[in-house]
Amino acid sequence: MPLLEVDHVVVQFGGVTAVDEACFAAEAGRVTGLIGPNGAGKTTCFNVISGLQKPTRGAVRFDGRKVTSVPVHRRSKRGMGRTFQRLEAFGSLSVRDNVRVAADIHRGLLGAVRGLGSSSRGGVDALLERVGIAAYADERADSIPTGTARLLELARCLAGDPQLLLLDEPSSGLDETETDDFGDLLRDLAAEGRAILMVEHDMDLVMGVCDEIHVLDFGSVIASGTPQAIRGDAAVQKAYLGYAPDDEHPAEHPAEHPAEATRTDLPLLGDDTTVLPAVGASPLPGGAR
Ligand SMILES: Nc1ncnc2c1ncn2[C@@H]1O[C@H](COP(=O)(O)OP(=O)(O)OP(=O)(O)O)[C@@H](O)[C@H]1O
Repeated sequence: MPLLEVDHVVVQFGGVTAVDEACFAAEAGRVTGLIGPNGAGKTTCFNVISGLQKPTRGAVRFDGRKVTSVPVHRRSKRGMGRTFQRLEAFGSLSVRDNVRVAADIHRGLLGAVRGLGSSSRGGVDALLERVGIAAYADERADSIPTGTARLLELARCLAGDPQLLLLDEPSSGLDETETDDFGDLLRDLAAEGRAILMVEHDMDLVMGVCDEIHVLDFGSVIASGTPQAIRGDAAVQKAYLGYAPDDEHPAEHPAEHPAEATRTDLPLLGDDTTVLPAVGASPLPGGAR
């Protein structure tokens, strides 16, 4: 049984259907990618999973139990950890203290008073070391580079020792070497038995580390599979380009969805019509609409 199950979730904002009968899962011990063009509904799905957004319909199950109506903090207590696209750290605190506070919040006030848990300096420093930002331990969080701040977010999240890690664009701001190290870290975290669900626009990273990928388009899951399968999926290619590469006369096909008309300015990736790059090729652009 998957650790996380998203079951026919629908989210409507007025007349906008942001998530449309989405079904997907994330399993312990695996890195799962959630990708799709801008506005596809990825962040809304994360909000539903973590409890920030109540779905119009559908259910979220975590560790076999329905959590659709469970508040955010209780989901966190049960083992869900999340990082955000926007950075959440306390700017005036040091990097180390940010992680210490996150650990203390997770243990609860009583645990902190009794000195329970692992938010000792040694434990916090080990986390900083693990995510590769130990050199910044004494820096103020508002003075560190964006990529480092993303890793701080991850360290704060790991301070709660989550079973499920929800990572929203975790690699933005990281350089190539940092991204490679980050990919290795994700694999290690999954190997410990955690489930990782990641929204990410860097296709090299997604294709390189994910065991399984779910692709959202206009709120619906249009494909699920291994990186290999997703790379060759015609529906995925159409979602990103507006037409499938084997479509001989794309211009003759009117957009099936009004928003597709705005996708024609997507940059093509090289001279051929391969949409999803092979591992090692350039990152796929976010898929602007
Ligand atoms: N609070 C809201 N009120 C109204 N519409 C919203 C709200 N939040 C999201 N939407 C709309 O829902 C759709 C899905 O948005 P969402 O942010 O989930 O997509 P996304 O895939 O995360 O996009 P991106 O890659 O740009 O972050 C979009 O059309 C967006 O404009």
